[in-house]
Amino acid sequence: MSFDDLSLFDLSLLGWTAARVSALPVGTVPARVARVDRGAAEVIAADGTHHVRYGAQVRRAAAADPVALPCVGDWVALRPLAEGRSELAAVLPRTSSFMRGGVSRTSRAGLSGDGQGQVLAANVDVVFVAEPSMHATDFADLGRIERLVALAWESGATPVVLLTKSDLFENGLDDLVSDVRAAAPGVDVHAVSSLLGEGVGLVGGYLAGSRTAVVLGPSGAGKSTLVNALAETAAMPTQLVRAADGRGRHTTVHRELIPLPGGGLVIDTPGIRRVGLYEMTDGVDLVFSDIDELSRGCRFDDCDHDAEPGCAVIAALENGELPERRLTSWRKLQREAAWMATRTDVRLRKERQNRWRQIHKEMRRSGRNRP
Ligand SMILES: Nc1nc2c(ncn2[C@@H]2O[C@H](COP(=O)(O)OP(=O)(O)OP(=O)(O)O)[C@@H](O)[C@H]2O)c(=O)[nH]1
Ligand SMILES: [Zn+2]
Repeated sequence: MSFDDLSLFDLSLLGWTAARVSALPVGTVPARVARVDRGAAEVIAADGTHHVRYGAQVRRAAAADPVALPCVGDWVALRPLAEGRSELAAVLPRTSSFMRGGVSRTSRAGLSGDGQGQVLAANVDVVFVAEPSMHATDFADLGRIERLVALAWESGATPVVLLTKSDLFENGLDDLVSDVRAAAPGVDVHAVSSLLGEGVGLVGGYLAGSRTAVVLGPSGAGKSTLVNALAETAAMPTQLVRAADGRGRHTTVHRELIPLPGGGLVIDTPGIRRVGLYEMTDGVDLVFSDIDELSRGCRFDDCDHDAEPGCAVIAALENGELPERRLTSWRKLQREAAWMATRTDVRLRKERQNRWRQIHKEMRRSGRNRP
């Protein structure tokens, strides 16, 4: 199924609810954002898809605060213009939002006003936290699960933890699941194997009633494989035809709001995939090894590469060796990392992980859980 098959479709299939009607300005119709470009968005309205520019009011609001920029998942108001065109006249109030760096609108204390408040996805109902039960030679990372679950709650959506690739974990899966349950109290935890199709139907059940989901998790967690498995649970003839001429895939690549044949939608964007995965400064340093390298030449060990004398990073910036964009993203990630680090009680997490490591050691010794 793709949006193109759904001309004149029921907006409730996209998650529209009567509760949103009152937010709609007079003379506008509702639409949902499937993708954003610079200053324009691809939206789906009851009469099909439109490529629409932002109206003056939206542009003004976004200039004052980037949070006001339309993003994937937003419900927006379309106002008809001349010649059958429309403009994106307003962004309707969001029921949940994912901010870059995981900082939500309400609690971005130290970060407000610095232009970092970009929203990556809106109106998400369910957040699947995908953590591989086995990742290379490592087991599930409880700390990462905790962090992403916290982020999900923060956004206003409901988290569900999925221990992916459960087929790689033959014995002791129940122990793992109960340990994860303990790390994420009040959150549903399921083992899933997209490869064998185990648990996939259960995951799809969370999307009943045309709910919208995102899948968070590290690279290789099996996010794409899971979304593909969900998309195949009830493959429609049209999709098979499309797949044959390659257009089915095309649609998925271009639209970041993906309707599933069994009902419900998944928002999948590169930004959303990376949300919350940079926590530790270690991670930031790894991604920015060039800046890390340069900073060894700074006069001060704790140089912020801001206005300090003898800063090698600023020097590299001035002689063109380091692109300004690099330093800007580094600053942003530093702030995100600092913010994230305050979120979790590090000591508590270490203790949990040590306990878990101990369990694994014993499992390995007794020869269990060899993938
Ligand atoms: N054994 C097993 N392998 C799986 C399963 N799901 C995914 N994989 C494999 O794991 C690898 C990574 O899967 P992806 O779906 O690309 O992972 P991803 O989370 O989308 O990764 P990124 O695109 O890097 O974010 C692929 O080689 C998949 O075939 C599973 O249920 N069992
Ligand atoms: Zn410096």
